[in-house]
Amino acid sequence: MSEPLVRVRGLSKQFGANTVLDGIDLDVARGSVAVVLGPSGSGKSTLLRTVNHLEKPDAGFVEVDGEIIGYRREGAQLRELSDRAVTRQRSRIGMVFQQFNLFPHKTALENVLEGQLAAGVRRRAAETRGRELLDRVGLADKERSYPRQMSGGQQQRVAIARALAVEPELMLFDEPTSALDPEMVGEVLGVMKDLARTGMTMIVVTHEIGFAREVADQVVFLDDGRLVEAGPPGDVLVSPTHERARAFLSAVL
Ligand SMILES: Nc1ncnc2c1ncn2[C@@H]1O[C@H](COP(=O)(O)OP(=O)(O)OP(=O)(O)O)[C@@H](O)[C@H]1O
Repeated sequence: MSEPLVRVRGLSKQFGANTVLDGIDLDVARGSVAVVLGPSGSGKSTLLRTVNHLEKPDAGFVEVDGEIIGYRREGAQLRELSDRAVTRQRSRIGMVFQQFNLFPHKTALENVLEGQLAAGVRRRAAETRGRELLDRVGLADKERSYPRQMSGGQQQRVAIARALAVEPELMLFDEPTSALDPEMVGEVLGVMKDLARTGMTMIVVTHEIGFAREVADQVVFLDDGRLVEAGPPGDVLVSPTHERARAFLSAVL
């Protein structure tokens, strides 16, 4: 494997007495796609949210392109970064959620521009890039539409364009198709497949096993906060070794 873009080491997170992540180790190679599977409550969302420091780990760390997210090394110690420094780190990580979270009173194009304008990109340059991105997700004709005038699949594609606008080097997807009507799942997965083909590094939490089979370079399985299985889809999906992974996959395949 080439030098990983993402290195997760000993990552643990508790909510009260509930251990939600329990010593997760994971490498994601630059330009590769990791799909995270696991039963409800196994910690998949928390893992993604900890990767971009929306949740602070209780132990362990996440490193993206050599930088520890939320911390800097000081000798053997990790020291917390300022909010501003964390925001800067986060701008290199795009995230797409199950709920599209678009601003309802802004058009598709204005939604896509948001992050760029906040980052100080000039309006004209931001608009040019925003239009390119809407075109890339197949929505060039929707730039003036408001979220309520778009289908769920279209809104999610706007959300993907918005996440891409600040040129992230890593994209996180948290069940991006779970809130969609079935006929719209394909169009969103299509955009994600195209993105994977361009060499974007992606960590995707999804129940779409077909996507995992077709696009993932590695599939990891979480059970009760532990990473119990990791490998190429041809191994993990076909002959999982862990009992819970076997049961889960035989239920969904
Ligand atoms: N902010 C929080 N405060 C307290 N408990 C939380 C919080 N976020 C998540 N949890 C708990 O952590 C556990 C793991 O949740 P998480 O959402 O990461 O699982 P998941 O695998 O993504 O589940 P699902 O597939 O249902 O979305 C659950 O028991 C959940 O109730």
